Amino acid sequence: MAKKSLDKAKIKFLLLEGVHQSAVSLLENAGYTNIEYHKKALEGDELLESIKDAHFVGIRSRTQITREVLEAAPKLNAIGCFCIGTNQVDLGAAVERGVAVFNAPYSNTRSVAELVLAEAILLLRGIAAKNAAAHRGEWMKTATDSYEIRGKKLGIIGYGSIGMQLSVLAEGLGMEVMFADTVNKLPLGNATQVSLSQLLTTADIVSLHVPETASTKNMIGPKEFEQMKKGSILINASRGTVVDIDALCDALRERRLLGAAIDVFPVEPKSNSDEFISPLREFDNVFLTPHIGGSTMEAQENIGMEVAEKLVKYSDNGTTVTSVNFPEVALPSQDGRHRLLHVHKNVPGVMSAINQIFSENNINISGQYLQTNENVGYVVIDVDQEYGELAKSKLKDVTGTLRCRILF
Ligand SMILES: NC(=O)c1ccc[n+]([C@@H]2O[C@H](COP(=O)([O-])OP(=O)(O)OC[C@H]3O[C@@H](n4cnc5c(N)ncnc54)[C@H](O)[C@@H]3O)[C@@H](O)[C@H]2O)c1
Ligand SMILES: O=C(O)[C@H](O)COP(=O)(O)O
Repeated sequence: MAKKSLDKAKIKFLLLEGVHQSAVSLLENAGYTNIEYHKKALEGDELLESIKDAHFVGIRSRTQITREVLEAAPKLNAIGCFCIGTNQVDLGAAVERGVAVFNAPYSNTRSVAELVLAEAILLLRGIAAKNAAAHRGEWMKTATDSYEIRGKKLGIIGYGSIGMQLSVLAEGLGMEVMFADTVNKLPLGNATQVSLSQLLTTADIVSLHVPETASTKNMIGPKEFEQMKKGSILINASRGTVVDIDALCDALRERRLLGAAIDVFPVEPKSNSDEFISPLREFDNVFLTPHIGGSTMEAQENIGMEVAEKLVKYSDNGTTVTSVNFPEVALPSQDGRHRLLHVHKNVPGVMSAINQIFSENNINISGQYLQTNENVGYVVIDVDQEYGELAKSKLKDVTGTLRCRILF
């Protein structure tokens, strides 16, 4: 590997929210030893102070990387979300500043699907309520409103990685699976794609697996609860904004639902020492879990390695494969060469201006890798002689430049 323009020991990684130690080990083995590690999420001044000199930051779902936070982090090259969701990051503001964002799109999929299936089985048997009653000394031995999962209809809203995994596992237990998605999806097994209202009116269990977006905000509200079958179950392990909690409380009070399992909430405690406040606490027939759908030892260890590796690859050689906001470029290592990364607005004229600078200065380009998306162009240029001063003085001034960095 060529020597980096910035000594690895000077490259600061800020890791928050107790990301798994597998991430720390991977970074250290790759030579990155300047790691500031926090078990909790940071916010406000504490976050601004820690991120101001960070080159990379690793977070989970709690830390909010807003435009203001990005503005306070002039050295930041990339954000690693050690989870699936990236809604906690202002992706637009990140790309405008040339900050790449990575996540772990698959590593906790199975953990979420297993939890949902377990909850579905237990809710159909009324276990949440029976368990709560037993803890109070009550004995609820009855078969009333207790059902097998076999033959029940599962409605999955959002047939992505988790929805599909759940679909396969549920069919293995003899369930009939239907799903609703804004995109036409190839059904796995015997699952069928239906409209949202068809799903709500026919499913015994409705499980949500959509991302947090404007279109999913409160997508299950009073109207949708009205449509749901009497005696059905709602499970939400996606994002807290997707379900209107007051409407859910009404449906539970009116006994229209047999039960519910909620893992994510519109407002979640900032740390394990803060009280969990929710109107749902009054219902024995509701499983309330502290956003742990993806929190298994297996998932967290894999996520730690997966995201840390993506950050290392980006830092070591500029590779952006699987970035959620950047054009994807897969790059070979180039010993004996010098490499420059240029992120720019995807507007006409930028590439010709860059190439003109190299040609006017008689510098041979030995490799050039360009990818663009709708808004941004990312070009990696390998040359066989140093061009540090040139890059500093001229390339950064090319109109449309978002970020320009000499890698090695
Ligand atoms: N509880 C947890 O700990 C936990 C763990 C992992 C993921 N999650 C959440 O689960 C979400 C889903 O994860 P995934 O990996 O399956 O994501 P994914 O991107 O693979 O799938 C999401 C699916 O939802 C669909 N969708 C988007 N908007 C929709 C809408 N309005 N109506 C219907 N379908 C819509 C998409 O087309 C896609 O098929 C994540 O975004 C994350 O927020 C939570
Ligand atoms: O998006 C995700 O993967 C989940 O919400 C898990 O988030 P966490 O890492 O904060 O548990």
